[in-house]
Order: sequence, then C-alpha cells, then structure tokens
Amino acid sequence: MTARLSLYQKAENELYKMDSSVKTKFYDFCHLFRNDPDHPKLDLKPLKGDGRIFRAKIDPSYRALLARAGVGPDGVQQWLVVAVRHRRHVYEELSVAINRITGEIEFVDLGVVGQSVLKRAGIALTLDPAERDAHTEPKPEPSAAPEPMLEPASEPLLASCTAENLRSLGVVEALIDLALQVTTDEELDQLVAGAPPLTAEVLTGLGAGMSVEEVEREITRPAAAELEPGYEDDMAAALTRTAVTTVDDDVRHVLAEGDFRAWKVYLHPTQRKIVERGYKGPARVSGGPGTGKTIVALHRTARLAAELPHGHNKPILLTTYTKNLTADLRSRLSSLIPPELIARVDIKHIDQLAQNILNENKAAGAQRSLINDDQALDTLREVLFEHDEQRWDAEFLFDEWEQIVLGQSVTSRQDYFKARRAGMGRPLSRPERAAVWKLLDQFTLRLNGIGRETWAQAAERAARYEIERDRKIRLRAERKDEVGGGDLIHLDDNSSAVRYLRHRYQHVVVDEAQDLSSAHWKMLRAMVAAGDNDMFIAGDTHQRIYDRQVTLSTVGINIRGRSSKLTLSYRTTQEILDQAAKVVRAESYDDLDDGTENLKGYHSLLRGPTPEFVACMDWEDEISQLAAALKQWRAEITRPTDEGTVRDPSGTMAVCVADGEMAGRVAADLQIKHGITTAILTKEGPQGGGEVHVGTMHRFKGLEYQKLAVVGASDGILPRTGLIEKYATTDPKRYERELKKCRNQLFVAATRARDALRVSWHGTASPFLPV
Ligand SMILES: Nc1ncnc2c1ncn2[C@@H]1O[C@H](COP(=O)(O)OP(=O)(O)OP(=O)(O)O)[C@@H](O)[C@H]1O
Repeated sequence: MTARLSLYQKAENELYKMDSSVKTKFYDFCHLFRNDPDHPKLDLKPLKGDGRIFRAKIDPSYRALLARAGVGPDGVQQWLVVAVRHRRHVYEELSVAINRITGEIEFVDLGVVGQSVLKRAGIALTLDPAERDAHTEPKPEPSAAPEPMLEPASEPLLASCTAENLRSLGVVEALIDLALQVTTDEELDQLVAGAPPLTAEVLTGLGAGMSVEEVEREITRPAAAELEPGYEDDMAAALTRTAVTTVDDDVRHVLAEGDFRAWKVYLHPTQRKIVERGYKGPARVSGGPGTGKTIVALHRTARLAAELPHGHNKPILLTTYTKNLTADLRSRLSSLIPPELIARVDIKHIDQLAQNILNENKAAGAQRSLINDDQALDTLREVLFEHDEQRWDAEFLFDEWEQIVLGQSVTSRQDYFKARRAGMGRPLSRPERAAVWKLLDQFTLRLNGIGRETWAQAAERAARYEIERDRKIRLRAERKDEVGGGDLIHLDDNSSAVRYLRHRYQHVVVDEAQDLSSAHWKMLRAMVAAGDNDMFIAGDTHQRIYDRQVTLSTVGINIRGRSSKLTLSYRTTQEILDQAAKVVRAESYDDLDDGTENLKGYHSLLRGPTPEFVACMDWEDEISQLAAALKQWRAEITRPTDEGTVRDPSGTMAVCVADGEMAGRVAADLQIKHGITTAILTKEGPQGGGEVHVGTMHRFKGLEYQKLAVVGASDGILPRTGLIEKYATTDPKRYERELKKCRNQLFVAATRARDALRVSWHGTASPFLPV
C-alpha cells in the first residue's frame, strides 16, 4: 500500500444510492489508488479552482474527488474521497475547507445549490478544464435546477442574520453569501441538502425560527472542538477529527450493506461528545423521537465495555422498559462490539431484572406469582364490596396505592399520613387517609394471602432488597475505613455472604427512561456504587406512555449539570415532525428532574410528503381506504430499482391503533376482506409472519417503520372518553394526566414513521389531531 484512502461520510451516503456498477468500479478504483495513486489509468489531477481537490478517473464517466490529507505517522500518504461525481459535474468551484468550529474537513459543491440562488449571487459554474478538454462531449451541463423566471425581489429568509453571525455559528465560508440570498423554504432546503453537516444544521435551525443565540447554544457549541492555531492548514490533523470510513478490503461489503450501518460508524458530533465524555456521576441524554438516544446509549455501552479490564463477570447493565426492545438492543450491540465484549454486558429488561432479584432472595415457600393490574383491581373491588365502602372507587384507590404508597415506598400508616400527595386530584383528610390505609392494607394482605403480587409491587420489593444490600456494602466499607483497612474478623457482619458482597454493576445504562417507576430507579441506584460514569440515562418525557413521573433527585440520582440534549432527528421527516409536535405542544413536560423539557430546536434534515389526515364515513370505509393506501405503499416499496432488484416489503409498513381489540379487528379485516397479510405486535415482537405489522400504540415504543398508518383516531377512542370522563369531575388532576398520556401515545405512534404517515378516523376526529 502506498496510499491510505478514507471515505467522507457524505460521499459514502451518496455512493449507497448509486448504481451497483458504479459501486463495483469504485471498489476497483480504491484498490488501484491505494497501490499506486500515480497510476496513469487514474489520471490524478488537481482541480483548477481549489488546488487542494484532485479528481481521478473511476471509469470514462465517473470521477472520484479527493483531498490530500498529509502523511500518516507511518509515512503513508493519506487521501480523502470527498465525492464521486459524473464528469459533467466536476466544476472549478468545488472546494474543501476545515471548519472553524469542529475542525473537520468539509466539502462544498455549489453545483447542488439552486440555480436561482447562484444567479442572484452572480455565480456561474465552470466545468474543470481537465473534463472540458479531455473528452469530446462539448456541453457543460449544469447539475442544478433550470433557469428560473425573473423573480420579484423578496425578503431574504435569514434577513435577521449577518454574514458574521453565520460565520461564528460555523457555516462554511463558501455558503455564507449564498445562504443570505435565499428567499424561499425550497431554496433553503436545496442549500441544506448539499451543505456540510454543521452548516446544514445551523441553517435549518435558523430557517425554523431559532435565534442566533439558540443555534449557538444548542447546535454550534456542542459541536465545538479545541483547535490549535494554524489548524486551518493542517489537513492531516483535520482528517483525524472528520467522520470517515477507512477504505480497506471490506469496502465492497460496506457499500453493499447500505446506509443501515451508518450509525455504527458515524456519530453526529453532538452524539459523539455525549458518548465519549467522562461524567462525575449519573448523566442523562434527552431529545425528541429519532434523535439517536438509543444509538448513543449503545455506543456508550460499547465504549464502557471496551474500557473495562478483561474479566468474566458482567460489570455493565444495559436495561430498558420492554422485552422486545431488549432483544433489539442486544442485536444492535452485537453488531457494534465483538462477543467477548458483549459478554461483559448484562442486557435485561427492567422487570426481568427485578424478578431475578426476587428469585435470588426467595425464602422457601414464599414465592408469589405475578398478576396484571386488572386482576389486582378485581381483588380491590372485592375488598371494597366487603367493607361496603362507597367513598372511593377501586380505580381511585389503586392509583393512590401505585402513585403514593408504592411510588414513595410508604410502609407504615404513620408515613402515609406524612406522604406528599401533590399531583393527586382529590384531597384526603387525616381520617380519610386512615380509612384508605386500612383498605389498602386489607387489599395487600389479600394479595399476599393468595400468593400474588403486581409488577409494581414486585419492583418495590426488589428495590428494597437491593437497598438493603447496598446498605450492607456501604456499612462494611465504612467499618473497614474505621479500622484502617484491617480485617473485619471481629465484626458482626463477617459472614462470608457479606464479606464478598459487591455492587452488582460498575455502570448502568438505561434506555426509555421516561417510563421507569420510582421503585425501578431505587433498585438501579442501589445496584451501582455512586461514582464516575455510574449511570447513563436516555429518555424523552414527551414519550411517557405510562403514568409514572419520577424526579430522579428524590431517588438518589443527581443528574444536575450532566444533562445533554439531542435535537436532530435521523428518523422522521420535517413534515411528520411538524405535525407530531403539534399533538404535544399544549402540554408542559418535566425533565426527569425538577426542571421542564421542551422540543425547541427539534428538527430534521429529511424531507418527504406531507402527512395525510383522512376523515372516513364509517369503519368499513376506513378499512377500505387503509387497504388501498397500504397497497399503494407496497407498490412504491417494491418498485424495482435501476438495477432490477425488488425490496421485500415485510416489516416496512405498520398500522397503529388504540387498543388490542382494534388491532385484532384491523388485522382480520385487512386479511380477510383485502388480502393483506399482517403480523400482530406482541411483547415478544411481531407474531404471525405477515407483511404489515399491526399493534397498539404501547407496542410501537422505540420502533420505526418506513410507512405508518394510525387508524381509529376518533374522539371517544383517543382519548377513551367512556373510561376517563368520570375523572373530569371526581379527580380533575387524574383526568389531565390521562389526557396527557393519550397525547403522548399519539405522539409516539406518529413519530415511528420514517417517510410516510397517514392518520384516519370515522365520526369526529380526535381532539388531539392537528386538523
Ligand atoms: N449518527 C447517526 N447516523 C445514522 N443514523 C443514525 C444516527 N443516529 C441515529 N440514527 C438513526 O436514527 C434512527 C433513530 O435512532 P434511535 O432509535 O437511536 O433514536 P431515539 O432517539 O432513541 O428514538 P425514540 O426516542 O423515538 O425511540 C435509527 O434508525 C438510527 O439508526
């Protein structure tokens, strides 16, 4: 090898979309270039404009554009492929620069900027002489949009910004004047689509109405690197800061796999910083749907695992709320790190973790089986009936039990008298609290008597065991300190069980944190010693779909000063995101602590069709229209590519509904009446093997689909008025909580769609829809 070749992220993404014959030739080109960059077949020449860019031949039509990036520590010359272009699009105006904020190499192609903007800025693109002279094809062909009509003068879109503002925010120099000439959203979109990453984000933020200060705080600052004087000429150093793929013999495989692997290699600068930072205690990452919180949690886990010394135990816990997401985390982590590192990570969903603790602590004959909340409510109803209790219904008492008694680990009547009931709609006097305590006591005794417990109770018990274990570990450590590290042989806790007691984990990583209960958090807190990098928490409170609001500081988890936020969505188009955000805009959200959270700055660089909102006449009509839409989507997905390949549509489309009964109905109707095969989403993942996934909003947590339909979005279903209406008068705060929960479910559902979203209803539309 005489040259080392890397591939710029944008170039790699462009290559994914190219014809496979170009990809294969590109692979051969790389092979030749690495062995001899001066091979005559490659015809390597600097461009007339920016002499730092070279063009080399891939075949008679395609060119690789390369930047020379100095010599590596081993003396091998380094080259970066910044783009692959048809020779008709190799202009003198192509340039590379080192970004003044990130220190990364950036490639700028004015050919992708709209003609109208170029014209306004007085720029005409000139084909590079090497391409003009060497071939017979005479006409230089502009790659951008055709000549526009003479436009009326209109106000620039970024009129409130100056060139200096854009420069200080990190917009690449070559695009500053052009950005200030943009007058329409379409022009801005086109500019952003071709711009380097930081420029694209800054301009999108400004275009979406963020102020210069907000963009500085939320986009520029997190991406900043420490740069030495003279950085702007040091391409070799800049290459080390730039997201690239080293081209080796695997590149053919890489290109064939497509952009599904992109996240494995490239983290956005903000994501990377969050992953790589050292934290002096628990840290938390928030961000709207699809901003890569899970990806960051996975990379964080991978990094922690790689830093651990070799061993045979599992010092890292990676946990989340649901079983199917746990399986997903496992498979994604396996594609990031080798089996010997995976072996150091315990990947379990939170209830499974609690069950393991309970099994470990099980006294003979004390086993309890789990029941769901509906079964527990029936038991509570029996207790109320037997006591002829009319003042409160079972739902109210069950809520009181989960939120206050279990939520605050209240274990005695005295403590219950003192418990804070903020957020509970109905006040309770002291005598009433005494009566409620008695009823709840009867209820738990009865459950106990029949050997049953709810999931929430199990979590609470598991937390207590872990807290006790933590207490013993700490006590022993303190005693050891007191005796100056000496043996504790004379102390009462010297049983071998205690002597070898350690915290279960060194690091705990949590995804979907917004849905964990306070018992879960207490259990996790007690499982890891407080210290550097102890807990890493990813979640979005807008996606909380269970009624559990926990302030982390009250369960001993202090994230203050260690919170970061992601704002760029990699999943959803801006069009979907705009509509989805309207569903939750009216509410206020906590930040898992004492503060509040919002979706400010949340944006996407992806564009797609406007979401469809479809009013139907009745159920039959809704299903027929849904079936037609699904067939249309299927035709789009399975349309053969230029290379003649046809994509398998299985699992690319989904239908989301409010409850399990409706899921069954939709699946049956689609199958029987319209011949569309379906798979029902269950706790274990999709069951049934059909093409279209159908499930309730709860099951869609953390998933994503290319095209998604929400069906039955009618008033009375979203929200389920029949079930919650009674709280409007008896317990207004609970009523508000129920409405918010329902909004969040709809928000989660809508943001699972990558590029097409369709929402339908019959009767009156849900009041939460932005229609
Ligand atoms: N740096 C990246 N490069 C490429 N793709 C990315 C990157 N980060 C995230 N993605 C992709 O964006 C999508 C959403 O990522 P992820 O599931 O981590 O988001 P999230 O914030 O956890 O979403 P949600 O809150 O909705 O569950 C995934 O398809 C993921 O592969």
